[in-house]
Amino acid sequence: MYLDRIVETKRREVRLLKETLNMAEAERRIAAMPPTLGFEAALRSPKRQGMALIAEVKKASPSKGLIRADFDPVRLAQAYEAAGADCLSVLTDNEYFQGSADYLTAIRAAVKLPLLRKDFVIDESQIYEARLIGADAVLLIAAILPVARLRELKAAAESLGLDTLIEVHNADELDAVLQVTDRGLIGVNNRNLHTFETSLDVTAELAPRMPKRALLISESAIRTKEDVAYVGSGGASGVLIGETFMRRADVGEAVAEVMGPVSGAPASAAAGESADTGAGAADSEASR
Ligand SMILES: O=P(O)(O)OC[C@@H](O)[C@@H](O)c1c[nH]c2ccccc12
Repeated sequence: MYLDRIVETKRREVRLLKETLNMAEAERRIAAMPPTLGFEAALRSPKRQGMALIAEVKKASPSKGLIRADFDPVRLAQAYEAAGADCLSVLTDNEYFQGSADYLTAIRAAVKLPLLRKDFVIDESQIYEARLIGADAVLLIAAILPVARLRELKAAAESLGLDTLIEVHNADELDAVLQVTDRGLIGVNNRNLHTFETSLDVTAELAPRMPKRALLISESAIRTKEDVAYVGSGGASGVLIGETFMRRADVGEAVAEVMGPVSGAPASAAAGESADTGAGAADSEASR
């Protein structure tokens, strides 16, 4: 089972991390850092009316192998920002997704969007690390966390100013999450992390059980604007999309096609010309 293997790897990584990360010192360093950006707040007032976008920076995955060969994380993040993504998700797992904590840190310096650390979090130390590398939010996956652990890790994240995106794939996992919270960001993963099978119907199946105060983010296997409309009609307020954008040479163009124009902006601006102004803003940010 893929997920079990990944968790095994994470246990090993956490053991190493705990040898190098002094929690008291981490707390001091975090206290001196600028505050986090509101990840949930950005998704609650999205740039496109009715549908928020978390765009993912993802080089590879265990199910698809290498997704993007010419992978420049900072350039991709800047293109997403210019195309009007509300937030970014950055894979930091190295062994299975060819991601890196350094990618997240480099992106943090180059864009103004809130960032999600996308990894398999099983221990507080990874949450401290997420804050230190520049994340604004962490993913917590219900499939790998017993309720008590989920509650502790969520509290740890919040104590550091991090928002959480809690991911579920079925009704049992959602019921477990509802023992912890009935608000915040709940991600419905359309991909089963045990089998890698995907179905957008998972979003619509779980949406009726979603509490009113939670924001439903539909994750994975979203490819077209029809898919976005489908999960939206099924109850999603936001989407998390990686592979579809990563497979396109011009990710900004792909965002415009799948998400449509940013509300209030002329269609042409969202389709490509905005890439100039947006990238320019990102450049000056990066060169500070
Ligand atoms: O590339 P996709 O199919 O658009 O999916 C993005 C995201 O949902 C996926 O990367 C993901 C969802 N949950 C995860 C948990 C760990 C790693 C990765 C993921």
